[in-house]
Amino acid sequence: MAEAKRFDNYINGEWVAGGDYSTNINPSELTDAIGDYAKADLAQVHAAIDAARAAFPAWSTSGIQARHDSLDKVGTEILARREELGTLLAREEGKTLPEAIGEVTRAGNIFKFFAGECLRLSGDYLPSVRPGVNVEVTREALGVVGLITPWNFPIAIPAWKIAPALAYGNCVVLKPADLVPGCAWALAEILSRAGFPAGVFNLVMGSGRVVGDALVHSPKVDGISFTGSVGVGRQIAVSCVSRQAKVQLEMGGKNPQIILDDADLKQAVELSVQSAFYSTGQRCTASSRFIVTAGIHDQFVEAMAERMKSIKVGHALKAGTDIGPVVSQAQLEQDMKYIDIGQSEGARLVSGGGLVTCDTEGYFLAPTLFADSEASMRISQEEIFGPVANIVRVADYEAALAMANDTEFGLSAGIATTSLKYANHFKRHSQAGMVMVNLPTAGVDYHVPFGGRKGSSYGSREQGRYAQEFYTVVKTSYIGS
Ligand SMILES: NC(=O)C1=CN([C@@H]2O[C@H](COP(=O)(O)OP(=O)(O)OC[C@H]3O[C@@H](n4cnc5c(N)ncnc54)[C@H](OP(=O)(O)O)[C@@H]3O)[C@@H](O)[C@H]2O)C=CC1
Ligand SMILES: O=C(O)CCC(=O)C(=O)O
Repeated sequence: MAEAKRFDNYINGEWVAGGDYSTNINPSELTDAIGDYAKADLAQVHAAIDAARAAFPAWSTSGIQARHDSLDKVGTEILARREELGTLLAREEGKTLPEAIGEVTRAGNIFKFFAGECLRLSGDYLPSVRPGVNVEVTREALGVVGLITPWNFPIAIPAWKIAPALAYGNCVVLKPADLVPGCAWALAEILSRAGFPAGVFNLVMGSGRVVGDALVHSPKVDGISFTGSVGVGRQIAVSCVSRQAKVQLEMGGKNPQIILDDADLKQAVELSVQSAFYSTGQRCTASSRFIVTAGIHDQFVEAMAERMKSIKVGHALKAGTDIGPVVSQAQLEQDMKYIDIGQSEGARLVSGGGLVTCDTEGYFLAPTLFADSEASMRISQEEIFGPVANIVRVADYEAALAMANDTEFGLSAGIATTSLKYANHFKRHSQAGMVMVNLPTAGVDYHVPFGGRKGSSYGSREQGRYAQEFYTVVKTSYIGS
């Protein structure tokens, strides 16, 4: 393996070497080392937090034109470099090049959107119940925010936390997932040249247990925005609440996709393949359980089996690949474990179930579909986070709705139907935060709220204007004459 290039942390406007580095490996090609990325120690994390604290008074009261211009510049550069950054993303995370370019485009658009938000800040000016008094309700920046991000969206998730944080006047310490530091570093490098004062944005790469934990427990960090697993998210919530820090969590899903008898079969199959298998099923919004009514069930199973024959698994950068590799050995083992569980629970394997051999050594797994599953099976209840899905047969819409809601999660939920009556009823009665009618459960817009209910999310929504709930605090001022 050739010696890899080193990438450092960004603290207080300087690039700072790590005591230790970890190698970022391409999951499509295990001999391809993308680079060595610094691992911050505790002293570096605290230096980043202190730099953010020191920068906060000036940044939180800075002019909105300057904030707009810097965020807009970041968005412009990301969009101009979408092919190059998309290639890096596909190389480090394993989603296909078109998907990766799409994600980079989303990140660029997010910076542009929040640049615009700087110019649309508003408040309320109200009469008081007392004569001669007026009331103002304004929003101020929360403070120093720690942003902890997962591996499955290496640039879009950092973007949708960093951009609103900076737009509303906060200072940021970003801790990206250890598996995919490359896009976060590239984003930090762009931010470092966009005109933000030293300390406003800081990057500390390294392990969750060291860097993430230090951010969560620091009394100098006013809020934590986290996306990742349920277990880690719940620990973070407990720590933050106990020290009265603000916390926002986006975690798992077990998203249902209902197919009703009256659905357009071809459309239902396409959107189901998208929901379950694209991006290698590694989306918290992916669907891994299809709930199908009796009249269309057998045709749907057959059509899915047929459609899955043409899905091409392969190197993320190779033209024609539909599904890239699983992100890591650990995630591959988790997916294989659930394939074994499905078989031992008695579900019928319709397609996939094993590894795929490609020209390069990587974590290639065939998209896997079970049928004849029961709602009580572990494969129907637990988040797998890979290209593994199952089909459960139900009698009618009412049974489908009940089963869709019978989960500890509530992120996204889909229905395929030509009936306006059922579509409207589902929109109202689904217990998910995001409902999709005749669309995949995954793949969302960047300018509207994102988030779930029940065990999937905690705190206020991310994205769009709703992001201000987390990144600002409200002040009520009374003005007498
Ligand atoms: N909802 C979603 O979007 C996602 C859900 N997941 C789910 O989580 C599972 C495991 O994925 P994984 O990446 O390990 O998820 P984690 O929850 O472990 O990681 C998410 C982020 O939290 C950090 N972290 C880990 N431990 C701590 C801690 N104690 N304190 C603070 N931060 C911490 C991680 O750092 P580090 O990378 O160094 O571990 C990473 O940056 C997946 O199989 C999937 O089920 C995963 C990714 C996204
Ligand atoms: O479905 C999407 O577009 C976003 C999914 C997501 O945010 C996630 O998987 O973490």
